[in-house]
Amino acid sequence: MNAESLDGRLLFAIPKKGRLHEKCLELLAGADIQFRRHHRLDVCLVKNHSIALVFLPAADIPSFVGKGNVDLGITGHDVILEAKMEDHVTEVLQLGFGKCALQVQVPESAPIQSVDGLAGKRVVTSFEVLAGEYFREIDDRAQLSGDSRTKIEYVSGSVEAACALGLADGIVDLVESGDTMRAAGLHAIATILQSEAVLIKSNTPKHPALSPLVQLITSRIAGVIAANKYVICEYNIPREKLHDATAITPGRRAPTVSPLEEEGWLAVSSMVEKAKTALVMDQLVAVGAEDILIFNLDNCRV
Ligand SMILES: Nc1ncnc2c1ncn2[C@@H]1O[C@H](COP(=O)(O)OP(=O)(O)OP(=O)(O)O)[C@@H](O)[C@H]1O
Ligand SMILES: O=P(O)(O)OC[C@H]1O[C@H](OP(=O)(O)OP(=O)(O)O)[C@H](O)[C@@H]1O
Repeated sequence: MNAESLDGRLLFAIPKKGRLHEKCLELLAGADIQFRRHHRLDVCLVKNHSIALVFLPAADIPSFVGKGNVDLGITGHDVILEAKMEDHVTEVLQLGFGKCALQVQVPESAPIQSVDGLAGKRVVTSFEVLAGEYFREIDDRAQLSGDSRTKIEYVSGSVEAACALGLADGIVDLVESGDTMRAAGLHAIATILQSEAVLIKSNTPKHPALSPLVQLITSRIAGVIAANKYVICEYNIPREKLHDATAITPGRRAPTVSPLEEEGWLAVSSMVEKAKTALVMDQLVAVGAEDILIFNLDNCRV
C-alpha cells in the first residue's frame, strides 16, 4: 500500500493488540465497517467506506489523534490523560468496555498502608505522568523536598512484580477484577481514576471535510453500543396499573403502549438496561404485570 491509496480517506485508529483489540473488531463488524487485514500490515483500506484503519498500540492512539495524524480512534480514557491529550481530542462516545481503575497498590504484608505513608518511597508504574502528578500533590502536602520526594520509576509491563522483586515499595497499575493484584500479594490503598474505552475524534482533524463520515460512524457505533446495553421488555398490564408499571420501564424516550383485545388490559414495550433486567422483571410482577418477555437487540439507532 502506498500513501496515495490513503488520499482523502478518513483515518481511524484501532488498538492493534491487548485488552481492547477484540472488542473493537466486534464494534467494527456491528457498524458494518468491512475490511480484510493482511498479515502483519497495520494499515488497511475499508471496502465499503472512504476510511483506512490504522492498527496502533492503544497508548499511542491519543497522540496520533490529538496531533491530527489520524481523524478518529478508539482507546482508553486512562491513556488519553497519561498522554496529556485531553485538550486535543474530544471523547465522543463511552464504549462500555475496557472498564478498569488506576490504583495505588502496596504489599498486603507491608508496614506502609496509606498513600501518605508511601510518600517519599519508591513507586513503579507504566503511568509515570499520572502517578507523578498524584504523588507531587501528596509530597507537596507533606512538604517533602529534594531526595525525600517520592521516586516514580517507569516500567512498560508486569508492574505487579516490582514489589516482590524489591524494586518498589508500591505500584500504580490498572485493576479490573483484582486477580492480578491479589495474585501478586498486593492490595489497593487509593484510586487515581476510573477508565473505559472511548471513541475519540481529533480537535484538529486531518480531513475536516469528512466530518459527515465521522458523524455517520459515530452514530453506527452508538447504535451497536446501545444494542449491547439494552433489551426490549414487553408485558401485559391492567389499565389501572399502567402508571406504576411505566414508572418502572420509562424507556429511553417513552414506552409504547397498545390496547389488548381483552377489555381493561394494555401491552407495553420499552427499552430496559440489560444489567437491570432481573430487577425490573421482579418489580413489574409486584405491580401486577403478566406475560413479561425480554428480547435482545441485534442493532439499533438511538
Ligand atoms: N484488566 C483490564 N481490564 C479492562 N481494561 C483494561 C485492563 N487493562 C488495560 N485495560 C484498558 O486497555 C488499555 C490497553 O491496555 P493493554 O494492557 O491491553 O495494552 P497494551 O499494552 O497495548 O497490550 P499488552 O498488555 O497486550 O501489551 C488500557 O489503557 C486500559 O484502558
Ligand atoms: O484486575 P485484573 O482483571 O487482573 O486486570 C489487571 C491487569 O490487566 C492489565 O494488564 P494485562 O493483563 O492487560 O497485561 P500487561 O501487564 O501485559 O499490560 C493491568 O496492567 C493489570 O496487570
